[in-house]
Amino acid sequence: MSDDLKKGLEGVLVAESALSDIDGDAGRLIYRGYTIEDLAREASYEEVLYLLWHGELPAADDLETFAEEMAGYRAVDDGVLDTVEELAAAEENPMAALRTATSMLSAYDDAGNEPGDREADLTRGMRITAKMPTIVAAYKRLRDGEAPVEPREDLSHAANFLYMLNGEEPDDTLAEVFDMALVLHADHGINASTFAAMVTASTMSDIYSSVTSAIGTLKGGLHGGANQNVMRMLKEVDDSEKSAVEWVDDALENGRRVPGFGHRVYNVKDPRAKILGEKSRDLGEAAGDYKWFSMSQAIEQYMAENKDLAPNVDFYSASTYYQMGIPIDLFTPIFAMSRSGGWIAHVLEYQEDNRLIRPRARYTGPSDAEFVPVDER
Ligand SMILES: CC(=O)SCCNC(=O)CCNC(=O)[C@H](O)C(C)(C)COP(=O)(O)OP(=O)(O)OC[C@H]1O[C@@H](n2cnc3c(N)ncnc32)[C@H](O)[C@@H]1OP(=O)(O)O
Ligand SMILES: O=C([O-])CC(=O)C(=O)O
Repeated sequence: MSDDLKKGLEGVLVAESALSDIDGDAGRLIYRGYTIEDLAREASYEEVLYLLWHGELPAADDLETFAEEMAGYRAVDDGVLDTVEELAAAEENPMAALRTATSMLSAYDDAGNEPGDREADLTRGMRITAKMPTIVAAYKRLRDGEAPVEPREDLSHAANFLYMLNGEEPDDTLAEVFDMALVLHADHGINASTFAAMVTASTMSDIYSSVTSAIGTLKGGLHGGANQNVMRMLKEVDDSEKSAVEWVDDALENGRRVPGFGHRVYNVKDPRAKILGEKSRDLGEAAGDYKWFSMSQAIEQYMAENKDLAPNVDFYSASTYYQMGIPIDLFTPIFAMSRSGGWIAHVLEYQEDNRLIRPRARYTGPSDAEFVPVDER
């Protein structure tokens, strides 16, 4: 492979960005200069959205106005809910259902869908981010044979999602853990799904198309889909006769990858995995059952000692969400609900100085094939 071919675009700079930065050797992540630890501890998801979209932390009254406006956009039109019902009845994969329903939202947006107007795109972005949780919760309830729960405007973004999912208000601890998980997943440089959103936007397509591209990209097991795979692995270990270490050892022997480990940018433990690991432990402690946390810790230690690989964000979010009673196949839609903030921020930022994204491949096919008409082949 020649030096100019960057398989997987590793290390390639494609844009300037003031949104988030990762120091992969130090295990440090910042959003607009603020450390992820400070934001996880101090800021709500709504505050982080404001920070990403408007460039600074909001003053208290700006935050109130912003959160109120977003809460007002939570309801989803019946036409979209009818489709969600059909998708749930067909047992469509929830990420695919979210992709389809989010795409459909554009038909009902009275801000239209014309690209190139930053203010209109911000409104559309708020609407998309406000409505995605309503779609995910409605899908889950319809799949379970229950009626969707209408969103409430008096609850935070995080608490309202858990309320719509379960039909009852979450306690403060669960709402706080979920809000923190949304903060942790909101942005992460030019990851694959964000890049997909930017590629779509760079053609001067619309923001709904960008977010739809991104949802489809986040779905894969090498990216956001890993959080579901982590929990399926933990359950498989639990159902087996083997210890976690034996199970992982066998998996590696068979050439399998261990979900939730490794990262294109981090060479050390992902700072978000540290925070989520503590939450997973706390939830285990509250339930008087450390099973999932202990199993995860054993795998982490084994992977560090034998593969020199550390957990990424998906590793401990899995047992955190599971212990909150969230169905496994909703883990990735929840990631999408949060990352929509980053996708929209990057699209808006890139379009300030847009250039079509169009890389090239080194051609390896024949160059002088002689065409033979079909009836002579
Ligand atoms: C939100 C997110 O998207 S975070 C990532 C979520 N994805 C996962 O957790 C899936 C598991 N992880 C992986 O597949 C990878 O680590 C990725 C896709 C995240 C990063 O991949 P890349 O940067 O392309 O690294 P690459 O695939 O070249 O791996 C480097 C080496 O580490 C190994 N490796 C990387 N991750 C793992 C893993 N999870 N389990 C076992 N081995 C691994 C590879 O086999 C490779 O070894 P080799 O050089 O001997 O062939
Ligand atoms: O940055 C990446 O490559 C993957 C990602 O989205 C994340 O870790 O949050």
